[in-house]
Order: sequence, then C-alpha cells, then structure tokens
Amino acid sequence: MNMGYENLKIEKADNILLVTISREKQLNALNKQTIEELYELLIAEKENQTTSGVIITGAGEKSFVAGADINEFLNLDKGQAIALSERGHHVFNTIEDFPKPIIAAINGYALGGGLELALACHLRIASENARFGFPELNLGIIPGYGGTQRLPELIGKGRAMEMILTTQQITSNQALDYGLINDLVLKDQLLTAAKELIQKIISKSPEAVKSAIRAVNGNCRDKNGFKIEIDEFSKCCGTQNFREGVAAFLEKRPSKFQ
Ligand SMILES: C/C=C/C(=O)SCCNC(=O)CCNC(=O)[C@H](O)C(C)(C)COP(=O)(O)OP(=O)(O)OC[C@H]1O[C@@H](n2cnc3c(N)ncnc32)[C@H](O)[C@@H]1OP(=O)(O)O
Repeated sequence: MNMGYENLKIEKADNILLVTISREKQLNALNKQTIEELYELLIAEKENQTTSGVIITGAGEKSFVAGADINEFLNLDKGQAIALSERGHHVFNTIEDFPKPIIAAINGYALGGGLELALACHLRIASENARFGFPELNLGIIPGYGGTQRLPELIGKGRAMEMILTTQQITSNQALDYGLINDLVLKDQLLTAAKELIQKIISKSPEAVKSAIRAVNGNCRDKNGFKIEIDEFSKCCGTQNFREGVAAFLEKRPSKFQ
C-alpha cells in the first residue's frame, strides 16, 4: 500500500496495519520526518474503520530502531532540544493513547528513541536477536521521548536506573525476564507471532479494547515526570559534553567527557 510516506512501508491484511520503519542504512533511526510520518499515519488510521490494530517493526534484520537520528543533534541548542523532545512526547503519547492495539515487533536493536517507541506501544514482542538499551548517557544526554518514565513503570526503578545509568544493552532473554517484553520468538516467526497476538485482541469488542487501553493508561502517566524529563534532556543538550558526545559518535571514536 503506497500512502506517500518516504520512511514508512505500509501493508494491510485482515484489518491489521503493518508499519515498517524503513531507513535501513541508518538502522531505522528516527529523523524528524519519520516521526512526522508516524504521527500523520496514526491520525489517519485512528478513524479508519478498516484498521483494527497496528504492528510497528523495523526494516531489515539488524535493527528495530537505533534511536533518534544523531545527525540531527549536531548544533542542537536548548530551545530546539525542548521542541524536539516535546514533539516526540506528543507523538509517543498518541501511540500510547491510541484507541486500537499497537504492538511493537522488535526485530533487532531497540535503542534510545527506538526503545522509547517500543515502550509507548501497548505490547512488545521481540525476536531472539533483539537488543535493548538506552545509550543516551554515552552522548551526554538522557532519554527524551518518555523513556525515563515508561521504563521504570514497566520494569521497576532499580532495573530502569541500571539500564539508563550504565547504558548496558540487554538481550531478549533478559528483557523477557525483566518484563520489558511480552514474548520472545525466533526471528523468522516474529511477524506471524505479532499478528496472532493482535488477532486475539481485535477479535474482542472494539469498544471494550478502547476502554481497557484508556483505563490501564489512566493510572500510570506522571505528567510531571514527563515535564522533568523534557527539562533535563534540554539542559543536557546545552552542554559542551553533549557536543563532544555527538561529535564522537559521528567521528566513530570514544567520547572524552569533562
Ligand atoms: C530523544 C531520543 C534520543 C536518542 O535516541 S539518542 C540516540 C540513541 N541511539 C544511539 O546512541 C545508538 C547509536 N548507534 C549505535 O550505537 C550503533 O550504530 C549500533 C550499536 C546500533 C550498531 O553498531 P554497528 O553494527 O557498528 O553499526 P554502525 O556502523 O554504527 O551503524 C550503521 C549506520 O547506521 C548509522 N546509525 C546508527 N544509529 C544511528 C542513529 N541513532 N542516528 C544516526 N545514524 C545512526 C551509523 O552512523 C552508520 O552509518 P554509516 O554507515 O554512514 O557510518
């Protein structure tokens, strides 16, 4: 199905929309355009009677989404950082509040903004080769698309603090053990398993599914926590250490933080 998106591939069968984030050379990193395309798609699909559920995955075998596009962090100042983070929050809140089920089918790296995208989805299913992590502190920043709130909510403060502060990636087995993902499957079975899972949900009453999502979300969003995250993310983006972290990544060398 060609809906005029540059970075999203869209397919639909049995009322299930399969959205593939398609910037394979950049490991499906989320640049601004991809974030906007995701938003535009969700707004259109919200009212589409022929869409009952959505699966989000990444193109290729290596990566789900390797985070925000670090090229767009070059010369980012504090004001631009606030705008970037606020926009990401708005789009990911739209996913979390979507009235139809959204499942992340995690086929490889889910890092930084990619893990935050998966966390905003209602359920997560991963292949055995997937890897999860928050590498932001290696860039001199913190997660800025809701991860500091949604990760502890899902796996508890201790594990979340460990993942965010150490930047250590975890495997699919660990993610299952932590409760970060709902299921783990072989990589060639990922989409079939995601479709089976979503099929179970969309066979129920759509009104009840919508109400369940709304009710479950009702108690677990700390709006003040999101505000603090946007504020702290943008403060970090004003530092020399952030500029060093971004330069080091793009120059493929270790960072030298002060
Ligand atoms: C608010 C949100 C904030 C954030 O999300 S901050 C970003 C958080 N994410 C990261 O820091 C992850 C960055 N990526 C990596 O650390 C590595 O990649 C991987 C560990 C995922 C894979 O490493 P390897 O197998 O050695 O592949 P490769 O050569 O590094 O990547 C292939 C190409 O993909 C580009 N790329 C990867 N991730 C990003 C990204 N997040 N933004 C922009 N480009 C990215 C690379 O630069 C390279 O490109 P080329 O082939 O031209 O050298």
